[in-house]
Amino acid sequence: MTETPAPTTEIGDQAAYAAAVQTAVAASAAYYGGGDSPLDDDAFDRLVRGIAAYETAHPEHVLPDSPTGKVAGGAVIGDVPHTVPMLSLDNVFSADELESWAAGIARRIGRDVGTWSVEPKLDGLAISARYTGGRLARLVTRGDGTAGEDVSHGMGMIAGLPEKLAEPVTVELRGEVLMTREQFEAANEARTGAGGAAFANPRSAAAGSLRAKDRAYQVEMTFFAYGALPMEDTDEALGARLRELPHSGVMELVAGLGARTVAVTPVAGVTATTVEAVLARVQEIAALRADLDFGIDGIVIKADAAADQADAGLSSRAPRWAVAYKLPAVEKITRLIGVEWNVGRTGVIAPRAELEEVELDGSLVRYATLHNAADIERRGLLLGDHVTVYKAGDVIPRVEAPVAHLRTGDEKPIEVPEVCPRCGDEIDRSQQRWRCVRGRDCHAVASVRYAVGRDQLDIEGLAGSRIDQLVEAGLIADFADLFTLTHDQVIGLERMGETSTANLLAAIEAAKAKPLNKVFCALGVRLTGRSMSRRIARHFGTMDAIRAADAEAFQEVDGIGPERASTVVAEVAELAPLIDKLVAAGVTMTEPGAPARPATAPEDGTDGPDETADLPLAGMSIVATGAMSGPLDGLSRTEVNELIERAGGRASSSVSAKTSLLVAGEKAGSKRAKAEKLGVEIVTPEEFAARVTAFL
Ligand SMILES: NC(=O)c1ccc[n+]([C@@H]2O[C@H](COP(=O)([O-])OP(=O)(O)OC[C@H]3O[C@@H](n4cnc5c(N)ncnc54)[C@H](O)[C@@H]3O)[C@@H](O)[C@H]2O)c1
Ligand SMILES: [Zn+2]
Repeated sequence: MTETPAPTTEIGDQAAYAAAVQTAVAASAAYYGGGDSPLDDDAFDRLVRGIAAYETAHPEHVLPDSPTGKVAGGAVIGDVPHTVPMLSLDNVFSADELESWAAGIARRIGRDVGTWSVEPKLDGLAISARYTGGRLARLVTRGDGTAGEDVSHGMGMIAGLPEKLAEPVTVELRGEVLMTREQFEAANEARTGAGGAAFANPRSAAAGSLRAKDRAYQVEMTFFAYGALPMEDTDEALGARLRELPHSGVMELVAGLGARTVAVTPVAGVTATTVEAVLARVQEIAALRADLDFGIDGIVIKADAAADQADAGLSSRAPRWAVAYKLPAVEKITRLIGVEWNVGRTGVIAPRAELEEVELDGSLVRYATLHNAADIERRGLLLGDHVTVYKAGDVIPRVEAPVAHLRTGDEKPIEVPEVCPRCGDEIDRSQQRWRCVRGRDCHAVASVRYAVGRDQLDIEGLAGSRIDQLVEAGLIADFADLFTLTHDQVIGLERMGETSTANLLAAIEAAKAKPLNKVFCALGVRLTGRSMSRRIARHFGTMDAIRAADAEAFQEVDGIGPERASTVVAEVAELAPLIDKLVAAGVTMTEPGAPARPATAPEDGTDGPDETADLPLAGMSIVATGAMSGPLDGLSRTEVNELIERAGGRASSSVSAKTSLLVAGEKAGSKRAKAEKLGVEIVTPEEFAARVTAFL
């Protein structure tokens, strides 16, 4: 869905060209053969575009091995000829490209295409399944399109490809073999259990498993049909139907025979009569992608009617009556540069991968989940490894596997923590998910320690070890419980005398008088620290007003943009039971000197000194619009807003007289016009990036 020209690998001379061809062929061999390609798909496509560009400029240098113009340059070519070639698909990347593609067919066949079929582009490998008299007789890979490998040994491992059809017909089904998420996890478990290396992704797991003959373990795969053709012995009537039915009709027939089609998934094939309706379905499928349990890498659009297909014909590489609308890559190869261990609210200790930044499905990814320590071990990950990373939609990005043959020898083992990284106590390793032995108390101890710190409630005499004691004795679970501690409870603790008890209780009592900003800060709301708590308290005046405020009201506080605002609102809501306890205990819920009223308009200039004052965007209200480019290329609106907030500004979504700056990318449209009218400063994404380089 981008309009920018596709990036290309530069190839300067004949030697570089020869090397590029060799790299592409080796990558393809791994890709189609089930090995780990050293290139992700974007990198491969860049390379092939570079090869093609070089060949256009130097036709005399073209090597016979070149992958350009072929169905699958580098794939293992088998010895089973295909009756009808198994082709590739041409690609489009935007609505405009789809429209001109559709117009191109209309020109070619001399009429508009009346009906389109729209279905997901399954991310597996193509297979031909030949049935004789209703029995599955032979499985053949695509190979180079004219001949493939016999992989009949895979029969029985593929769900959706029955050994016997509902009718005793002779027919060739074509479709995609893939692994669902669950099948992939199971295959990896079986494979690593047998001492093998983890598969990099479901696609290569399917390719590798289908080709492997003598494997010590069983794996399961899934088939989805996307076509059917008559064979030599197919009876006349069926042959005629297959030749005359529209694609959608063929798919119904195939489903009726008992083979699986995408009709049973949330992304069933549909027909559409206009390009607009096609595009609407493209958007729907794209939106469903992240929730599917199998991979798709685009949407295939086909002329539905048999006559339209016949008239459009084929090129040597792809049919002219079908095209793939490509979706952004959801899997990339990048480097694992660090592993952090975080402790959740319930004490679960989970590793998180720190990655060399990579763009995935339209956003920049720097962190990904690693699940647990056993998972790191099972996948054989090392620090410094190239790894495949997956992310689609709102799914949390995850590290799939190392690309082991890209190792340099400088990779290091991943260190696992000896003790709980938050409280220093022991780790319970009896299950795959490690936990701090303190469980929820680990969080309690950490949050109480924070709450009583100097910048919050500043309760003297409440050392960390004392908090441990109180939590362990079950006397407190959060810092509100401090305010209801009794003399007897405290003096009952080890190493507690009369005087220290009295001092501690007095210090706790005194903390009740701390102003709202300290109390709010003590709550430990994410994305708010000392100065932000001060601003919030001063702006709203009372805890009631804070609790009543919605995200929009929070955005009137200097330095709070939409992202931070919604986080704060959610956190305050989540902390309701704790706040209620504090209110009941008589803790101060007002800010002296602040107007005790719900927020209305921004109060310019009422803020005291704060930490954001010397950030580059301090005091500025900024709107970003249009497509980001340059260093900001690929950032989502949320990420741009976060960037603005990091740099001290306030991100806003609409242009008004209060707007200080408009960051206008391509297609800025109405916001740009409005900003011009109001005389608001307008900068390009590149100019803006230059002002905030330190925060990128
Ligand atoms: N990473 C690597 O090293 C590497 C190497 C080679 C190829 N590749 C990737 O493979 C792609 C090109 O490969 P290709 O030519 O095999 O195929 P393709 O992905 O361009 O499209 C053709 C294939 O789509 C499949 N398909 C899925 N759903 C379909 C449907 N509903 N109808 C019809 N066909 C459907 C069929 O198997 C068909 O063969 C590129 O995206 C490239 O990045 C990557
Ligand atoms: Zn702990």
